[in-house]
Amino acid sequence: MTAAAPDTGTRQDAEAKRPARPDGAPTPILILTGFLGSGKSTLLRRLLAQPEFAGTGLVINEFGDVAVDHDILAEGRPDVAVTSTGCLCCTAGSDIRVSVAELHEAARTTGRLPLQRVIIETTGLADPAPVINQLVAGAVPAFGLRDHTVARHYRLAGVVTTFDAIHGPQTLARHAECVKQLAFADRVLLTKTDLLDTEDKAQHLAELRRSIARFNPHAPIDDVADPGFSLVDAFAPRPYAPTDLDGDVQEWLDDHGHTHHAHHHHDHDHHHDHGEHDHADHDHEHEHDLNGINSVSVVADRPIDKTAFTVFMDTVSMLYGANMLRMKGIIAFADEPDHPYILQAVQHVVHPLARLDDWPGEDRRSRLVAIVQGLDPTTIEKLFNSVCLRTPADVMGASGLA
Ligand SMILES: Nc1nc2c(ncn2[C@@H]2O[C@H](COP(=O)(O)OP(=O)(O)OP(=O)(O)O)[C@@H](O)[C@H]2O)c(=O)[nH]1
Repeated sequence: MTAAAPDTGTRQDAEAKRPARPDGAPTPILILTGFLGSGKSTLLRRLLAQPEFAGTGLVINEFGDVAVDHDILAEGRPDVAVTSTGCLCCTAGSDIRVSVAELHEAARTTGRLPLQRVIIETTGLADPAPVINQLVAGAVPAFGLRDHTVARHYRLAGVVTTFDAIHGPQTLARHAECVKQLAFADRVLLTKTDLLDTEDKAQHLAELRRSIARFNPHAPIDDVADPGFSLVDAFAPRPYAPTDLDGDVQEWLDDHGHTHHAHHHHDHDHHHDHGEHDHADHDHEHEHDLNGINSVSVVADRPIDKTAFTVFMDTVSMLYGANMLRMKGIIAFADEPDHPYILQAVQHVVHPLARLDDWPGEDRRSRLVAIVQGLDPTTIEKLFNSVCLRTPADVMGASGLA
């Protein structure tokens, strides 16, 4: 990323050339990656609550058209944030510079430049290679003005990967993305160690560290539950050079460098339900093999009966737990519609619903996103519709009593 921006003499040009920080140093970008449900957003919330992280800009990747993460994260306070929606695995692979440039522009127009740091949270299924490629100097040439803005004002300063102590080992065995997320890390953070059985915890932790080291022998591994663990330290900007990393890392980067500007093909379905009777499917073609992974989004216009929702979740967990990579949502229950609940489930583990004091935004509809593997995603949608969205009149009608 060395070529100079064309000098058209516009204000935008001048802005692109203005140093982002008083000392002229580029703003550090840290990538936060880690498999689905491994605790990225939880860490971000914790981090943004600390005064040391004032002046942070956030790029959050979401998939599908139902913004759930954004609302769940709303308790945190980034100085400025952009949410880039895409599909499950793209992580705006071709567009991360666009997102960073948008963030820069949003920070500029609201008087928040210079940002102290930018954190990019990838989706849980992201291959980090294309994102990294666009942010390390010289890997992918800069073309437009936005590319030059990013190259001039920002530098990649670390890749932090969360690794789930409960699901991580199984995920490593099944998902290449998890391997790559570990391999590219220069810091690995072990999450959910508080959920490990206390009896053989020490042995389990030692095994976890050995599994991680097989794929990344260099990155320090921290336990986020350790009283001595410091987020400030984990997210401290440092030089990040993929050439320092072992194994296939360089090869993966080269692959993406070559294909970056090739036509991007998508070949999987996203199923979205915009309300009870309004179903819409969107097809994308995609070049990655997603191994039968698919997502479904469900939106309910009216509050849901709590018992019906419990039946729905019990059924999902019992029948489809093995297929359910991730589920999250914000739910309005009929008996207290002003206090939404946050739903979080990772594979078989359904976390206790968390009650919010208020709705994080204008949208007061229940929204739920599920990522499934080896299961027709409409199964979840149909189950939800039939268990949670049926009115007493529907039931009476179906039973012939109406
Ligand atoms: N007990 C415990 N729960 C955790 C920990 N980290 C995350 N969780 C829970 O795990 C669930 C998923 O956490 P998130 O932070 O949303 O995970 P994520 O990586 O952002 O998920 P995706 O964005 O879907 O990939 C939530 O219910 C969290 O409360 C941890 O260290 N301990």
